[in-house]
Amino acid sequence: MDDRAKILELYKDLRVADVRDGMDWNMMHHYGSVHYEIRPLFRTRVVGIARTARYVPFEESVPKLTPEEYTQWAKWYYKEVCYDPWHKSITKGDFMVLDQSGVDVGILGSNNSLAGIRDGIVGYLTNGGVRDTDEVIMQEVPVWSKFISQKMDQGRIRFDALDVPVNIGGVVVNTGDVIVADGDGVIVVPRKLAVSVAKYAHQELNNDKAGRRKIYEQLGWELDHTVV
Ligand SMILES: O=C([O-])CC(=O)C(=O)O
Ligand SMILES: [Mg+2]
Repeated sequence: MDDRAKILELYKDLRVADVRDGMDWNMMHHYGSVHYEIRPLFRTRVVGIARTARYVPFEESVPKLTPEEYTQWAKWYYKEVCYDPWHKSITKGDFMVLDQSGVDVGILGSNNSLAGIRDGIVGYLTNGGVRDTDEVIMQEVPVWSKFISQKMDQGRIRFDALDVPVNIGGVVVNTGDVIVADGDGVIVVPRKLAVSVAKYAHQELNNDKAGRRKIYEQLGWELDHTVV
């Protein structure tokens, strides 16, 4: 198993809260928790390896065009200005991390997010917006975002750089970091600490399971996968 597969295996049962504890046990109290305003579109849990991309505001103005001309211009814009180059080099298990520099657009939609899932992406994290959210939820594409936005990219945002450090909710994320996301939000683990953080995260998860198992038994509840 390569390092990446080993790490994904190590983290597969860990909750965000366990990983937070594992970070604390490694004296990383100051780092890792993405700001709580970044929330899941629907509750699910995903573990992946970060792949980062940065987008910045479009500096120019949109030319005055007829609707027909705009159709052509929009195509050109998607191809040359706000393209998603990461689509061409996805590794299975990638957690796509998009810095959209505060621009109010839905950088993720029902189409581009599903194409990434088809090619091996396990989840998306953005400090910006997602749109077409009814279909994104229906298609069960895991997204953690700051907001929902109705707006298209054209004339508003452009691609800038791939695999650069990005600031997502106050945490610097680098390609290769471990990302765990669930209903509690998102946590980022620097790759070099991944094994040690997982060790103490498992310690805390096991403590949690043992404690709750005892209470389940006192309550006469049937045991479930969260306590065994
Ligand atoms: O076009 C985009 O970048 C976002 C979108 O609406 C989609 O993929 O459906
Ligand atoms: Mg769309």
